[in-house]
Parts: sequence; structure tokens; C-alpha cells
Amino acid sequence: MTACIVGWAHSRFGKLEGETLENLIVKVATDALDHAGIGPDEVDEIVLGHFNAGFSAQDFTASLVLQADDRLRFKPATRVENACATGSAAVRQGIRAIDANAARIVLVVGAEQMTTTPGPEIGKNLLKASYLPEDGDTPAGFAGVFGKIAQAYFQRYGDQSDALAMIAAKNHKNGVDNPYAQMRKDFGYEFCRQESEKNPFVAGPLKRTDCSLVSDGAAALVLADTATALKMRRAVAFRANEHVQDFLPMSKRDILSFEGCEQAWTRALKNAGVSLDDLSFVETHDCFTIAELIEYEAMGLAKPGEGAKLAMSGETARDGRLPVNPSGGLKAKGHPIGATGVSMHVLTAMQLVGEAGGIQVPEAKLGGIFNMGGAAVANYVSILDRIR
Ligand SMILES: CC(=O)SCCNC(=O)CCNC(=O)[C@H](O)C(C)(C)COP(=O)(O)OP(=O)(O)OC[C@H]1O[C@@H](n2cnc3c(N)ncnc32)[C@H](O)[C@@H]1OP(=O)(O)O
Repeated sequence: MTACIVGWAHSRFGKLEGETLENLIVKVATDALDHAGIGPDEVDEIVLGHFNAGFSAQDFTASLVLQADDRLRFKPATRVENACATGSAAVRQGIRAIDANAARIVLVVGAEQMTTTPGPEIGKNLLKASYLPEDGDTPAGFAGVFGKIAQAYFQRYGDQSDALAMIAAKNHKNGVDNPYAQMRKDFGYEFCRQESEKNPFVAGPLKRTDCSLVSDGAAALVLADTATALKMRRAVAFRANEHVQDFLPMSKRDILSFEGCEQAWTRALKNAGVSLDDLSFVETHDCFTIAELIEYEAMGLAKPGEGAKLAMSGETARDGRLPVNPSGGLKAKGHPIGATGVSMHVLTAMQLVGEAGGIQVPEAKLGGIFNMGGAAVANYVSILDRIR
């Protein structure tokens, strides 16, 4: 694998009043090129990750990146989509262009503007990433889908509400120190555990603090081949990048195993020639706290049914044995669908070059990323390593 990350940019995530999708895209595209020290004329290919599915009237968005600079005119530009893993799908498209020697420099952008959509429509738009014959009328949108998963998990392994609250509290605490995060509030374990007026049940056993946020935001990366990257200011290499797509209907699989996630991690660790013990931290897809818990098991950090034990142990806290979501995750940082996967790569690269500020994991050397579309349908794992 020859692709490296050589520059990046990240907008603040949140309800960004007065912002437009175009502005968000243009700003991060411009800032990422500046950060890399690359002129727009040097870009060989542009990939935009954008989910949309009804959030924005503006579709056909790949060309919005060209608004960043006239010198991007006539470059190939394509939009990709793979539900909540759309950002990682864009990153992978860029890697593949470089690996195929079809491009030397690729500009990857991920963006979404969700908060301008009225409340009930948000859930409906998100549900378009589920299997409609089964889940089309699920109340509470995607929270309803993961509420059912949580219920089934509790039936098989017992009530894990305390562990879910622990995960929520951990990620909210981490988010406090992330300047890009939408919610920078340390709610504490007790608040996340107790149902209250401010923390009501949303779907099944999931409370509000078990859900990721509805967000606007964008992030961008500049990718380069290794030879080019080694001449630049920073170079973070992909030791591995894997994509595993599973069946969409949950009825065709054991939904409590996240087998696509497991496959993607197994392949990535093998191809990188490392084990989980070698990782300094992981950014994982906590769209709902139950997802992070099942991901502990799928990636091999805990045995099936024992994710809760790991969550309660504190080993995944920022000062634990393997910090998980030091950025605050989707839970606190926010989850603007098309931007999320790109954001995970940006924040991991920042950690590896020691530029992560308040969320810095000391002496971070190797970072793992898991980004997921649907209920473990689109599964992307990257393992990143600083080489310069
Ligand atoms: C594979 C995948 O990635 S699927 C994931 C796709 N994404 C989603 O499904 C998004 C899930 N999240 C949601 O739908 C929403 O955040 C909900 C339903 C949990 C909450 O939304 P609402 O009930 O409409 O909350 P609303 O926006 O009115 O805010 C009410 C309060 O709760 C807070 N709040 C809203 N969402 C959250 C959240 N997820 N976590 C913590 N607090 C929240 C707000 O800041 C506000 O606080 P305040 O009263 O102090 O100002």
C-alpha cells in the first residue's frame, strides 16, 4: 500500500448556523491543501464523501470542491456514498487511485449538513440506510434500529445499561478537550445511567446519551504516494485499509456479532502485520453506545458477551490500556454522516504526528479506525502509522 496522508483540515462539528454545504466543502478543501503545502494544480483527483439522502436540496455535489480554486477545473471529481461510512469510502477511493498509479495526489473531502432538516425528517432520511422492507417504519429512525439490537443483546447476555452509560460518559468526557466537538460537556456516569427529563429513553433501552448527535460539518485529507509524501512536511502511512460489505437485511445475519466488522479488523491487522496490542488508540464508530460495545467484541478486544466487562474496566478510557475514541467519538464530536470517516482519519493522523492538542494520546505510534455504514453493513478499517 503506497498511499499516505500528508495534510488535513477539519471544521467544527455542530449546528452551524448560517453555514452552507458549499462553504463547508470549500473551506476544508482549501485548508487541507494549505496544510499539506500542495498547490491546487498538483491535485490529480478529487473524491467527495456526501450522503445526502434528502438532507440537502443540492445534489450532484462533487463539483462543489472545484469552487475552492479555479485551478481545480478539469480535474476528475467524483462523489461516493456508503451510508454512515461514506467518508471512509471516499478515503478508500483515493487510496485506490494512488495504489493503481492513476494519481499521485488526491484531495478527499467529506461533508454533510443535517441540522437544517426538520426533526422528524432527519430520522426518515437516516433510515434510507437501512433495509426498507424490514426497517422502513421503525419509530425513532436509526435509534429504533439500534434500540432493537440493544434489546436483543440484553436478551442474550443480560442488561448492560451500566456499561452503555460508561461508554457514553467516557466519550462525552473525551469530547470536552476536542475543539472540533459539537458537545463539550462532561455529563458524568450517573447522568448517563439514569433516565431523566434531560436524558429520556429514545428507543428500547437506549437513552438520549446513548445516541450520536445530529450534526453539520466537514473534513478533508490530502493523500500522496509514499515517494512524494516522504518529501513533505508530514507523512502518515496506511499500514492497512480494508473494506468489507455485508448483507443489508439484518434477518440474514447474527446482528449481535458484527461479522463484517470482525472480518475487516482481521484482514487489516493481518495485512499490517500487527496485533491489537500494538495499537496506541482506536477511533471506532459509536453511532450508538451499543455499537461501540459490540465492536469491542468484533475487533477481538473482548469475548462475545464480555464487551460490558471491558467497558466497565476503564481500559478503553483515554488513560487506559487502549484508549477508544479519545476524540469523543460520534457521541460527543458529532456525526455529520459524509464527514465522519474523513474526520476519523484526520484526528488519527493528528494524534500520530503529535498535533492533537488536548486530546493527544501520549506517544501515539499506531492508530486504528473503524467506520461503519448501517448496522455493520459497510465496514472500513484503517491502520495508520507515522513515517515522517
Ligand atoms: C450507522 C450509523 O451511524 S446510524 C446513526 C445515524 N445518526 C443518528 O441516528 C442520529 C441519532 N441521534 C438523534 O436522532 C438525536 O440526537 C436524538 C433523537 C437522540 C435526540 O434528539 P432530540 O430529542 O430531537 O433532541 P433535541 O435536538 O431537541 O435536543 C434536546 C436536548 O438534548 C441534547 N441532545 C440532543 N441530542 C443529544 C445526544 N445525542 N446526546 C446527548 N444530548 C443530546 C441537546 O443538546 C438539547 O440539550 P439542551 O436542552 O440542554 O439544549
